[in-house]
Amino acid sequence: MLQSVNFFSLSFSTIVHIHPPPSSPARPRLTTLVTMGVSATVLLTVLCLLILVDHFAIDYARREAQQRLQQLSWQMRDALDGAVRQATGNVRLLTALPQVRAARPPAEVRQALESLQTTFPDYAWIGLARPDGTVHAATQGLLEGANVSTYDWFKGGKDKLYAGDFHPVAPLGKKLPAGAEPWRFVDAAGPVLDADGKQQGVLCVHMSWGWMRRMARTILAPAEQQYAAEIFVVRGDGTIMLGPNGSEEQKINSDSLTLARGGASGAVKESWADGRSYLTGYARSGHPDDPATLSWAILARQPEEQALSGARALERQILLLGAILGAAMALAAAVAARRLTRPLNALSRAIEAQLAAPAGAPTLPALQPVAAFHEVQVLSHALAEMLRTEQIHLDALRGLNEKLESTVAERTREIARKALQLERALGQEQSTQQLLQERAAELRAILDNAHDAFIALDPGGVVREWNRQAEKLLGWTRTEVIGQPLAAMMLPPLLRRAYERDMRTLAEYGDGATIPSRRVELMLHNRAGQELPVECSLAYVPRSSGHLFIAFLHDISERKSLFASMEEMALRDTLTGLPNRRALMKALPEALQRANRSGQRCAVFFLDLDRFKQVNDRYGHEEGDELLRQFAERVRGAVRKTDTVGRLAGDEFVVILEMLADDESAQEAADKLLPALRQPFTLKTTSVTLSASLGIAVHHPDDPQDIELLLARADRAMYRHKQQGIQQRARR
Ligand SMILES: Nc1nc2c(ncn2[C@@H]2O[C@H](COP(=O)(O)OP(=O)(O)OP(=O)(O)O)[C@@H](O)[C@H]2O)c(=O)[nH]1
Repeated sequence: MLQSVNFFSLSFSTIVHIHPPPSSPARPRLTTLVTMGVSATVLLTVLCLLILVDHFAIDYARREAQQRLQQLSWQMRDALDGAVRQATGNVRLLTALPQVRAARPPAEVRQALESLQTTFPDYAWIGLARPDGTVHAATQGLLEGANVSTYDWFKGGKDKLYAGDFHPVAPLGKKLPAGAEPWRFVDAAGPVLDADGKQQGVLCVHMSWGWMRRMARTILAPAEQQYAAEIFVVRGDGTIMLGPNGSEEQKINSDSLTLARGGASGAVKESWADGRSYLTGYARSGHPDDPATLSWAILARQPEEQALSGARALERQILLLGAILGAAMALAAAVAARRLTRPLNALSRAIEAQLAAPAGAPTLPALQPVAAFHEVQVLSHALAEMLRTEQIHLDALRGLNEKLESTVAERTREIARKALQLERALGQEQSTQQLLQERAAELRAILDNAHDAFIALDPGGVVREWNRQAEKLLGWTRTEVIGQPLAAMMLPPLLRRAYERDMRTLAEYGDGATIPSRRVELMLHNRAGQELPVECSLAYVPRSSGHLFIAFLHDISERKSLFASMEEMALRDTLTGLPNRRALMKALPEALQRANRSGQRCAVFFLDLDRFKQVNDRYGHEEGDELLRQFAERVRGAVRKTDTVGRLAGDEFVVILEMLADDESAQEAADKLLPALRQPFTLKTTSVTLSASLGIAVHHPDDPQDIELLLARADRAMYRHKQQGIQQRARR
């Protein structure tokens, strides 16, 4: 409890203090942020530019180069196709000449052939072979008479126009004037038919390979100069027919070659055997299915670095310019940021000074307005106003804090005091509880070991407590009766009604305190239904949880029987066992009442032994006692059982006779008694004979019930009888 109070006090104290500056790591300043931001923006822009250049310029340059190379390959293809077409066209023209068709004398034919050779100096040899393969006529008479029937051009040109692929022709080459390189030819041949369509021979044109090289140089010269392009003309078996120095007659294999052979044209980027990357334009000349054409692959290549060198140079320039521009802009941004953030920094320092002020400082340092551009001025004025307001609130809060702290301290002390009291009270409560438990245990032990039965009832008559002695006394076990309204069952009917009435009254008025504690004797019924005399000590116990009636029941059966025997003894003559005077004084009124009620008479005999003293004197008191006992027995035997015989005192006896029909009945009883008494009494040492005097007093139903008077009358009658006896003995 005390800990929670202190915690509350601490928390409150924390709340009312001004918050300290944040403990998070220092943030970068605005100047730094602006400079870094501008620099980053410039850097980003340059990077984007570079990416764009790389993406567009490089790509554009590559595509441009590829287009150029493709066009180059097309130019070369068109030139080749044109040359072959021209050659086959010339063959067709020659075969249409009459002197050729008619196979006129060789000189005439030769003239026509040489005429054409003059026009086309690259036609190294033009000849007409007869159907059997013998050369009929040829330019400069070369190979005339030679058999060329095994030559490809002869076989190919027999039926249709034929273009023969690049090949060296050894026999002809040896006859032609030697040049810088061996003779190589491309053939164009066609059938020579007469007017009837009958074959007259085959005409062939050997085109020197030199025209091809010249043509390539013409086409390639500008490209070679501008962008170092190279052209390859490749035969169907992959052998380079025409190419840069050292590459001819070598085999190549590349993607562009495969594509060109397939008839496609275009440009690709690929690596060549030298390991370098090239952009290659490709195309195919002629058509494989047309024997009048030559199907070659034309490849025009350029090193990629060469093709992209312009774009790369542009890229470097942009990078350099970007770096210079970025540095300049970062510098400008830093200067501008410093200028722009100067008032903000001043404001920030002022706020930091505020935050650095100690938590308990009575006043906050004043914030000086910053003269700068509009926004900062507004901000500084707003902050100054906020600080002024905060100072006011701080003062008010501090006052409130002090007041609250003193109140809290007072409350804390009070709570601590109360807690201490409560602690003590709890301690006492615990010890009281323990004491109560001990007391309850003691009480339980006392009750269980008490000699008396203990019963507690609530106002509804329900049993709430029942000790061991009650179990023994009344027969019900504790578990059987607790919670049961058994009290009424134990009471006899008369008492039960009174008990129920009292309970109802109590329930109605509810004040049992007025019931005095008392001790009463009751006759209860036990579980077997037997009557049980008990002495009951009753008490009323008011309680907050419901009042109780408690009762201690003491078994008084023994006491009752003792009292009864004592009472019996008190009413009995110890010598004779007859009712004594007290018993007679009690029995006599009852007999008179019965006589009155029955309307019959009753009589009283007063008997007195005559001269009894002499027996005592002569034989002793013991013999006198024996005589009195035998006398009593004899009187008892001489009257009716319903009559009462009692010893009044000494040798005086009284007999009460009831249910007498008349006065004579009493006399008759006396007459019957007296003779019996005159018989001798045998004592221990002697035998004695004596007489007794008897007086009769009869009570009639209407007589007053006066026993003294009745006894007095009987006594007087007895006295008279005794006197008569004395007189009679005296006369004798
Ligand atoms: N043995 C004995 N004697 C008793 C007892 N009570 C009284 N007596 C005696 O009885 C005698 C009675 O006395 P009295 O009636 O005057 O003497 P009595 O000899 O009978 O005289 P009368 O009645 O006039 O004939 C006394 O001597 C008593 O001492 C008793 O309990 N036992």
